[in-house]
Amino acid sequence: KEAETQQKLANVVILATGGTIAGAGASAANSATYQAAKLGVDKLIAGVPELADLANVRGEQVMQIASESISNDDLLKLGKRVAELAESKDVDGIVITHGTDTLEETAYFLNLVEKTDKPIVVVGSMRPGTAMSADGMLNLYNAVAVASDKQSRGKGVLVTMNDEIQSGRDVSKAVNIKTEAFKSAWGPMGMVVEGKSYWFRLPAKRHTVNSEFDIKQISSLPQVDIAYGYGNVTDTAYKALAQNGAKALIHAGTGNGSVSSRVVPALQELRKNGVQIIRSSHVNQGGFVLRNAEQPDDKNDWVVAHDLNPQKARILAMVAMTRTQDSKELQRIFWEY
Ligand SMILES: NC(=O)CC[C@H](N)C(=O)O
Repeated sequence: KEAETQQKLANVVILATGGTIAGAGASAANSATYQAAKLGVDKLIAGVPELADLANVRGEQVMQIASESISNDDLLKLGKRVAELAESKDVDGIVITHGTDTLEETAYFLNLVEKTDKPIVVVGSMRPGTAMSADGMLNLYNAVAVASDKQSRGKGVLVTMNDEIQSGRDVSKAVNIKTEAFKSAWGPMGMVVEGKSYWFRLPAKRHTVNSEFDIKQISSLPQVDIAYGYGNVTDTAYKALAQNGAKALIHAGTGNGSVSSRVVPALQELRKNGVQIIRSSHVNQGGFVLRNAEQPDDKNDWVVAHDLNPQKARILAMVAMTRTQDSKELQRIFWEY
């Protein structure tokens, strides 16, 4: 009988990378002061015995770090492992446990480069498992529920936090400390409640199986850096980043991705020297940058990131620049993904 149920359940692999969901604090009152990336994947799985009702779950420890320390090489390593597993006949879905600080970057990266319609769900938590009202258990349970559900196929990389199913492209950490940390300017795709998914909308942008990018063809990512716009800003950071080898600079601009008159000449000069200039916005609830508004992008040969925040724009620029160095092509890609 047990063997029969096991056969009917989906096979889900949990790839663990660290973060607060694997964190531990000194006392139950420590919801914010703790060490991330302490618990191994087997302990994470053992901590939620109800996972066995949802799927045949097995774990792999891909790395054990706080997500602010994830490098491009780490992204590639994770992406390649996800692709291998997605190709395997006995894997139906993949869950990635991750720190929340750069979770939105990893989720978007995988959304661009994984050529599979199998569910890939990235999940984290805001409180360590040792804290009162820890959120990791339920977030993980929800992630496995979504990853084992056939309805989740072909919807791009997903994120399950706070009972919501979010698109890995759109979602971003919008508040810290609170468990409702992850938001999307365009709203969640669905809800997951008591192990069941409820879907409301689909992503309109190209992803996974419809993406022109493939992790198997990517062996390294170009250096792309971000510089921040603010009152009284100078061009120092932009020039320094370019001098240090950045192939593209993301301008984390004020408002509509506006650029200070003190910075414009340096960016025009850098573009002439081959550096791609990509205007994004650092406004919190969803920037929206349009071509030739605020700045003459056609004349400057700059690119706009549209609704992508600076850190997501960096991910797309890196992936795109593994294929093209043409600014018009880059702009097409920024509209389509
Ligand atoms: N809530 C978290 O996961 C943050 C912990 C840590 N800074 C990380 O991103 O891994």
